[in-house]
Amino acid sequence: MKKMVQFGVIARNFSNSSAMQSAIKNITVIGGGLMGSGIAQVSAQAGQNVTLVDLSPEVLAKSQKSIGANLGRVAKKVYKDKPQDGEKFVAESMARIKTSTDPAAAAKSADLVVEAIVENMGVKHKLFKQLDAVAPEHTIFASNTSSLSINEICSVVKRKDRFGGLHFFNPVPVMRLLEVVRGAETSDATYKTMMEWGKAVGKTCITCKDTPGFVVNRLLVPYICEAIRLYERGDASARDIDTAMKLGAGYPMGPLELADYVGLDTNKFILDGWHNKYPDQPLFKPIPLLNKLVSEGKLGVKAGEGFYKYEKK
Ligand SMILES: CCCCCCCCCCCCCC(=O)CC(=O)SCCNC(=O)CCNC(=O)[C@H](O)C(C)(C)COP(=O)(O)OP(=O)(O)OC[C@H]1O[C@@H](n2cnc3c(N)ncnc32)[C@H](O)[C@@H]1OP(=O)(O)O
Ligand SMILES: NC(=O)C1=CN([C@@H]2O[C@H](COP(=O)(O)OP(=O)(O)OC[C@H]3O[C@@H](n4cnc5c(N)ncnc54)[C@H](O)[C@@H]3O)[C@@H](O)[C@H]2O)C=CC1
Repeated sequence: MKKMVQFGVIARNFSNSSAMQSAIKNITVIGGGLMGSGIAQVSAQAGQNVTLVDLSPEVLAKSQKSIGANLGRVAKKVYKDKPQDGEKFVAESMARIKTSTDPAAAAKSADLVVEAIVENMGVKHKLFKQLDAVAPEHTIFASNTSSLSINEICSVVKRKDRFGGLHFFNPVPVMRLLEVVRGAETSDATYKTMMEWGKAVGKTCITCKDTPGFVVNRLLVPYICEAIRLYERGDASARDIDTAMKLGAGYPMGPLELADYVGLDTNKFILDGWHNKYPDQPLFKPIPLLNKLVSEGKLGVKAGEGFYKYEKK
């Protein structure tokens, strides 16, 4: 049953992508980590020309490898009875993805830039300021931020009407939702193009205001924080907390598994940012155990250890 549901999701995403059209043809994704590689993949499999940018050539090499493997998983399902078509689909999608270590150069040919770099306002400001000076007039900028304000991120650019949030979910090729965030100055035309592009890459889009955590993370962050505090107090084991939420509430992953999957460094960036902004909100108070794990380099699945241990990829 589970397999059938997953297959349905992937197949539906893919066929939607092929059927929909978008005004956006050339997309630059900045940040080649967990999210950027997924965004590059779904864009390429929907027929877009993608430039994937990261400061690190090693990250780009790793991303290309994982995109190839994940396209293979999609092809296996969509082209179950036509393996040769599946191979062609993988090869053609991969051929649409170029890589670069130069964000400014990559933005010059983009209709849409999606930023998926570290969750830090200063670093995002520096990047967008640089891109705003070189990108064509018509280029739309979007951030995949989990928790930062779109209005605050776009405060450094001139093109505030051509700026919005495109918030994907992890793993991008599997999760069907896209939160489309309208900033205070996002124009109707930009909003419409972002919605159409989201559909073209196979996602179901919802519209969000620029409020902390938009919809999903406003609900998810307190839930994960409370799970960590429960564990930190010794009220239940990590395994029992995760089992409880999977079997008792029907979640596909428990909260601590999910925190490891998202990355504990990303979790910490989010929590610290919200705590600084809302110091009186007890839900966002720092969690000593989270700080300890991050300081020890135990960042979750990507580091081989977080709340649990994982085989390193
Ligand atoms: C810790 C401190 C807390 C501080 C507070 C901060 C809290 C922060 C929370 C939010 C942080 C920011 C996150 C964010 O902004 C938004 C998010 O993304 S939230 C995360 C949303 N994602 C989920 O909730 C994931 C839930 N999990 C699942 O849906 C499943 O477990 C999952 C699909 C990941 C894996 O399924 P599973 O059955 O367990 O494993 P399989 O490996 O068998 O996969 C199933 C199926 O799917 C295919 N597949 C998996 N990954 C990919 C991929 N990348 N590409 C293509 N296909 C993929 C796989 O092949 C399987 O297919 P089969 O046909 O069934 O073999
Ligand atoms: N991890 C998750 O589950 C989700 C994360 N997000 C958001 O997506 C963004 C990225 O998160 P992840 O992919 O998890 O992070 P990640 O750490 O996996 O990847 C970030 C990448 O950005 C690169 N980078 C940093 N500064 C750069 C710059 N100036 N130019 C080019 N590349 C740069 C890094 O080398 C790294 O490879 C964050 O804003 C995060 O909040 C959104 C949804 C889910």
